[in-house]
Amino acid sequence: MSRHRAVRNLDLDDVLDDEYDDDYNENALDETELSNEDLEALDEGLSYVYSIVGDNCPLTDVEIKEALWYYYFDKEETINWAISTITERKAKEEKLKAKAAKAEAAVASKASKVNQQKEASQKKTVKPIKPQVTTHKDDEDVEYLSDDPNDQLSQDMVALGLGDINASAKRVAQSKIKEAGSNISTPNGTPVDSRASSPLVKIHPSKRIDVLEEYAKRSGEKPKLNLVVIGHVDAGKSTLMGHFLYALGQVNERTMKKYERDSHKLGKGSFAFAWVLDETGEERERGITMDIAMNSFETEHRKFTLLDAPGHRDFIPNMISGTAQADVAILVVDATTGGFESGFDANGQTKEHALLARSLGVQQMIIAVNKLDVMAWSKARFDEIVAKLGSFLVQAGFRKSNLTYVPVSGLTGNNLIERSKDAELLSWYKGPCLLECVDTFKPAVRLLDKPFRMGVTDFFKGGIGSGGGVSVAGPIDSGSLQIGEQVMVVPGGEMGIIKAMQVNDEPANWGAAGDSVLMTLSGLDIMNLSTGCVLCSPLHPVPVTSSFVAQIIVFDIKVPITSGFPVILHHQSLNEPASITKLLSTIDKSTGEVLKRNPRHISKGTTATVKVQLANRAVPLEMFKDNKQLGRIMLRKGGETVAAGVVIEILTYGS
Ligand SMILES: Nc1nc2c(ncn2[C@@H]2O[C@H](COP(=O)(O)OP(=O)(O)OP(=O)(O)O)[C@@H](O)[C@H]2O)c(=O)[nH]1
Repeated sequence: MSRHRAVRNLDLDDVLDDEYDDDYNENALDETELSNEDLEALDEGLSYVYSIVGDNCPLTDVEIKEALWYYYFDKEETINWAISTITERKAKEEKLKAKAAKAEAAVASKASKVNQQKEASQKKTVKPIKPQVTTHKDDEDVEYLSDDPNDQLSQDMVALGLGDINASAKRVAQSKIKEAGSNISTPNGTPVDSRASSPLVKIHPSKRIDVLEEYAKRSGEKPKLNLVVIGHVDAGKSTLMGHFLYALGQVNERTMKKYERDSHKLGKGSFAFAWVLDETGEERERGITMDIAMNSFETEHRKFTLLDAPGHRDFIPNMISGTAQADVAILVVDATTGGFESGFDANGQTKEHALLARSLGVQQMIIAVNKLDVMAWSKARFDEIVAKLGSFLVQAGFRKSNLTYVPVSGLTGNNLIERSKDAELLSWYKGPCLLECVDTFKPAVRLLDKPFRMGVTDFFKGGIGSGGGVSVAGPIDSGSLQIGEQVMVVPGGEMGIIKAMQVNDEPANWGAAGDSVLMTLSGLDIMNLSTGCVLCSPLHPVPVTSSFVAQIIVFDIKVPITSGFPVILHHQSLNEPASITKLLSTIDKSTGEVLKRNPRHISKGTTATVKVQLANRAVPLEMFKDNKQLGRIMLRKGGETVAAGVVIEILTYGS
């Protein structure tokens, strides 16, 4: 059972969001598991809260108790939470009331107009208008305007504040969008690029897929998770996962024999399993992973896309781009004498990878304590690593209950897909093997209700199979899409129409948040694509900005940050030169209160709001409150991660 609750201010808990737990009642407060002392504290806290906020407060006992539990029975914290929650709810209610009143007024005025028209039509006879019919060669390229009330265009129009409209009015509305161009704003005030006004390619209702319905059908299937494998260089990540995939039957005997033979010839026999994932000649010759390697596997209850990240510090940008796509992680640590220590010290990547993963939204992690075969399966060594790493990971923002430690050997295969039969290990470890741990990761909550966004991780000329067009790969961060729909490339605003798709390597007609997609687009020039650009819904484009305010957590840096501090901004697969141009405030990370305005410098461990200015060009990113996936940033300098954070305000809009 863990303590959690919606948090008022944007603090560390927001930055390191609680997206899984919202859907997980198993983590909620369960009073049957509490001690008498805790129950007493809960009751006392409840009475205290009511004595302050009054008996008529709109919060339920359960909510207040959960807040008390979350704040470790801290009454003042709970009162603060209660007051801000009540205020928020009241504001929401007022907003809804105002909206309802507006809608009522609109209905009344519409009714009076209809009456006036009726009266007028009774006075004169109207000549029937012959409908205009346009024929098109390619049905899929037709700008189709349907009467279907569930039609996406209707929904998009509503979202644009143009109200719901019937089929004939849609043409008018479309031309309105065209005329209005960049004057139109999305509900959150983000200007819509005028190029978004190009007519949408619509799909005939008979061909349109109800993605939400299809997605709901998936709930009977195994949940899909993106799993990243991280850790210090040579910790054994590729060997561990290569052996794991082989043991699961993902690599056939002949291929494995070939890897063994060929790696021996190169004098790198111990890397045979790593070759399952390290596929390029350079990676195999050097014996290091350089780029993210992707694979997939299934367990009894889950389907995984595996992302094997490079451990070497030179390739951290690739590690960040892979981890930005991940829901869960395996952190591999080398248990050998000196091996763990070199990964765990200030220059090692064990700590840096763990911090980056947490800052990029990973909440659940398995820690594979690897190479224990070299340490004769020593319990003392395992315990020592768990103790040292455990306290660091909790400080880094991981919940203890979301961390699982498992002793393994990637080389011998011990405790990977079957519980160990090794007497030395069995004498003290009776827990699950790696496969069992992986199978119990909680499913991720997907941003299905948000507009479509997909960060481009790869692209090439030519279509899936043999057709023409341009193919684009990446993970869907939010929303959904289907064949026949139009997508916009940001920055640039170019449009493309989806002609073919693969989801997780299988042919598909639609994809949704959490899916890894490869799609072929027509009508798009490959010159307009780059790794790190974002595909989005043309009616809800991603903001493009060269300046924004971020709330950051400063990592373990030697020199404090001052204004003008140059950095490399990492956002999904993008990395761009930028600088921290203004230090706005330092913040108390537990209360969210401003500690100091306009500080002269910020040092390690500080939470602060800063203004970031891109050096060369505007980039697509979103505010964290609008899209958690696209609202996270990393700041690095001289090969070190300086800070991680979230975008809280976009200052300029570019294209
Ligand atoms: N004895 C022993 N050696 C291992 C084990 N796992 C990996 N190794 C060895 O450690 C070396 C590095 O393994 P890799 O799998 O390439 O390590 P990595 O973490 O993927 O390396 P990078 O991706 O380059 O960071 C290889 O020589 C492996 O054979 C293990 O469990 N026991």
